[in-house]
Amino acid sequence: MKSRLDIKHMTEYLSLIDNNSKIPLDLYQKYNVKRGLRNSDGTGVLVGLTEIGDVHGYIMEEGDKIPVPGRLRYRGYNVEDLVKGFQICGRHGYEETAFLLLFGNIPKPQDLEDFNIDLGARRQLPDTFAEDMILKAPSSNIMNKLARSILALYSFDEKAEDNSIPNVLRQSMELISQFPTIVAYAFQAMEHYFNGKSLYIHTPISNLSTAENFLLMIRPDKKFTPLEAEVLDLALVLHAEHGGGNNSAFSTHVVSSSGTDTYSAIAAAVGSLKGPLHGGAAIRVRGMMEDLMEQVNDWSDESEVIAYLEATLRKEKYDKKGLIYGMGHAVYTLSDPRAVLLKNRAELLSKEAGRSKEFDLYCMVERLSQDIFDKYKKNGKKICANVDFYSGFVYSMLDIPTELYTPIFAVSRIAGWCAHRIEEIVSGGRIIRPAYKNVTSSKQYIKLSER
Ligand SMILES: CC(=O)SCCNC(=O)CCNC(=O)[C@H](O)C(C)(C)COP(=O)(O)OP(=O)(O)OC[C@H]1O[C@@H](n2cnc3c(N)ncnc32)[C@H](O)[C@@H]1OP(=O)(O)O
Ligand SMILES: O=C([O-])CC(=O)C(=O)O
Repeated sequence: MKSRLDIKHMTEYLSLIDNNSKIPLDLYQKYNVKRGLRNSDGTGVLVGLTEIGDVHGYIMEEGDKIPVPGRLRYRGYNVEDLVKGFQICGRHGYEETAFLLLFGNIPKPQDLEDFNIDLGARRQLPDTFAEDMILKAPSSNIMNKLARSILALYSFDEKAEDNSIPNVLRQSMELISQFPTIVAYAFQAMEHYFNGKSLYIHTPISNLSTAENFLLMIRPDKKFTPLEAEVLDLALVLHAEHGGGNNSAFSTHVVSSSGTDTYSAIAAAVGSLKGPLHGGAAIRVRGMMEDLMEQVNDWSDESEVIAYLEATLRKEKYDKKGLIYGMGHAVYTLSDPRAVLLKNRAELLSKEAGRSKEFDLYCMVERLSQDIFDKYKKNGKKICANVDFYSGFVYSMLDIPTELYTPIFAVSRIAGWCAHRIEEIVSGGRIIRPAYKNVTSSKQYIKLSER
């Protein structure tokens, strides 16, 4: 039988969708609907309480939103202080951060040692998982493979449906430990089956950190330098959590609130993070910058860069969506503290790698985007570089391929998602169920033969 999805029928279907799925913008105003759960000044609608991440980008003064430099706290601790704390001692910080996010306190030395042992003991995937679940059905997209692997882990868990806190904590620890392994193996499968490279499946080592294990598993020769591991660890710390309102953490809250299992809730969060407006932006930034570097002849010529960015806003460049990726944020206005830290790192690494010219170009794009945005959007919104703007450039200097940028985000953010899932189970207690007003008129049913 002929498929109805041929050109003629597709055109008909599309015109039906066009007629029946477009809600006029003025109705949102009429019914005071907060699109995207945003108030008219761009601030988020308050929908929950959390003790985990605190994202601060503006202050409200007599009803006006005043932009301020960004600040991020994990469980009350300023993220910059955390970074300084472990970097001064020359130790990796991601595991300490995961402990803090899950349990609410910074770990004592013995707590951290025990926690590292617990994570280390769980890094390997269940027997035959890599062969049956990752290599047999590889994907050209690692986030897709990650989401499917999480759902597959359900089948290997005898207590998959048990939502008691001890069990959810056990599942959380396993997911935090195993995310790097799944992502690395999914990457190796992609390289082998889609890019014709040799297949490497390296076993994780229990006494190495998350960053070290990840680098070991993605490199054919398992080799990495202490500096590479330290930079990746920093990136993992900075991506670990961002409050309850970010799209993937909120997805975790929404899905968890229905009482479903851990694997379903975390797979939903991965699906959310993959989107180009969220963690998927890291990959788009690199794509956009590569496009810009190709099209702009003189990287130091501001007028050429301005022309490219203006054309981007007019939907004429790169993916033609009108967005300058890596710029703008729902909360931050003047700065994203994570982008500031990553930019510092990018500057140092680019000097060593002889890529200062490229770094200068990133800085120029950041600065000019802000000016162009003010000039063209005229909505009073301030945009700054977000965490995704410099992360890809930093990863490129660690020789980490673009396809891994967003999966690395997931390897880190799993800690925040698990903390939010636990918080939802302990403190939420109601299914999250907002309202949608129906704006169609009622219609009389007509028998098929009479239509
Ligand atoms: C980890 C993270 O998730 S960080 C964010 C990663 N995402 C990106 O970098 C993608 C590019 N940035 C964006 O799309 C946005 O800035 C977001 C999604 C991050 C935040 O958006 P919001 O705060 O909701 O801003 P909002 O969507 O209300 O935008 C207001 C206006 O600014 C525009 N805008 C916002 N950011 C950008 C941008 N980077 N480039 C072009 N236009 C932008 C919007 O298109 C919108 O224009 P319109 O009023 O003409 O429709
Ligand atoms: O907070 C947000 O909207 C996006 C996010 O997760 C982040 O910036 O890390």
